Amino acid sequence: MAHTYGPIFMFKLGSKRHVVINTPELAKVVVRDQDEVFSNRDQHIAALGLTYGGQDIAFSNNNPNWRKLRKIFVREMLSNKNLKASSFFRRDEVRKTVKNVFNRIGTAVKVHEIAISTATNVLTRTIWENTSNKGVKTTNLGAEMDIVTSNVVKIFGRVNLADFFPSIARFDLQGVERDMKIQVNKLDKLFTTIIEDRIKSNFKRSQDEVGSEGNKDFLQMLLDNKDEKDGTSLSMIQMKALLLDVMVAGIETTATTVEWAMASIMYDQNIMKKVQEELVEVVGLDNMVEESHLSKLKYLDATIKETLRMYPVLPFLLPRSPSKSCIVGGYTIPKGCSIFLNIWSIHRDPRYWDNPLEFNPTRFLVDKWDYRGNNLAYFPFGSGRRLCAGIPLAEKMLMFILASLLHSFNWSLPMDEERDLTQIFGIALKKRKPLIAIPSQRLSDVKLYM
Ligand code: HEM
Repeated sequence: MAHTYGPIFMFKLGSKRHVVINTPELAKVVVRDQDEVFSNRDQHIAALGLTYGGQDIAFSNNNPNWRKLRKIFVREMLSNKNLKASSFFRRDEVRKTVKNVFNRIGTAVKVHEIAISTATNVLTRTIWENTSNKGVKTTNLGAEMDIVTSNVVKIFGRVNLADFFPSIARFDLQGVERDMKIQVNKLDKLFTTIIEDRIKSNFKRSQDEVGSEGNKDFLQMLLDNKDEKDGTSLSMIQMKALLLDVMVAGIETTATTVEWAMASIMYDQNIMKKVQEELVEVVGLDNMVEESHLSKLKYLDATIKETLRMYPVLPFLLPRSPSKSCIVGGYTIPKGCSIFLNIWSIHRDPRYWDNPLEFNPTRFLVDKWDYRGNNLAYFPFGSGRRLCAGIPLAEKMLMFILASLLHSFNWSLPMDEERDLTQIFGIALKKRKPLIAIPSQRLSDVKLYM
């Protein structure tokens, strides 16, 4: 479409206009030159249903509430100090995954499933580790969360005619609003129980005792902000909306990227060899991967960056909407329309990428690329005011999970399995055929897996 229709095109579905931006030059006009104007979200019905009417970070418009939540999340919850403090949960959960895969050696496993459960467990523990520590009933919480979040992502992917014909929205003909409500009610119940349990147990002990080694989990940080008297206090709804963002924005994105990376590496033995050689050099065959190794794994980092170039999990980012009419590329963009930044196409623009269809991690071995959207030929996490709020955690999870799977095991395809990199486009870019792979033991000391 980008080749046929040029750098920018508009189409109308029902009464709603949609604008697609296909070049780094025009993306710059949106996320740099006019970032403020374009920093509202296109709030479709499913998103509003999920986020208590847009009271979260991801689907809120640019308003004081959004700025407050984003600030708490980025500066406090994901501060370097807190990321360091929560490293134990990531280590523990990644180790459990390795043990689990070890028990399935020689059998076919679905890589996306392994990645989903690891990401879910890491995030749930980062959010409310201390709840489960103190004996509050959290049995099967991770599993329940897993089911609900995957249902939410499915509902998100459904085309809802009511988004294009607002006059029929109240009839909810396709049941999107109804189905989302069912999932949200389940999530709401889970979050309410967890928050109320924590409030009760906080009464019973002094604040010094909260958290392992004095560290606070996300929930405790939110509760501390809840009672601030300086205008930054949070309502119960805002807290739940933020916790929900972490789960919905963090799990599927991470798992899908792990699956694309594993497929790209497994399908090219040369790349697999380089990744594993680097792991031997940095980690050693008599060790398991630790987070302290990750910054030294330059080739793996380049491979993940190349994965996100070719298979950006949100190929159009999260759609934005201009707060007033404005001009982009000489065209008038009406207030309130839906803006899609087509990074799938930008990441394959031959003016910026040599052999853009070739999977080649070495192009990222030079330093000029990062995940913060500074170079608009590459911005898989977005750019500007609405840049992904979870980058530091996402980066750690991706590196840790992939390094551990590739260091601890050799991977092969089942006999009848063909290489398949076909993509399904939706709000998320999914692999058409789930990657199925057979792990075998790579480290000679079995004790390392226990
Ligand atoms: C591979 C992993 C991930 C990718 C590729 C990714 C990508 C993105 C993208 C493209 C956006 C929209 C940016 C824009 O509209 O300009 C976004 C938004 C967001 N992401 Fe991520 N994300 C990932 C993981 C995470 C994780 C782990 C978390 C939380 C722990 C997270 C939290 C968020 C939030 C809260 C937003 C909304 C930001 C806002 O609207 O202000 N993401 N992400």
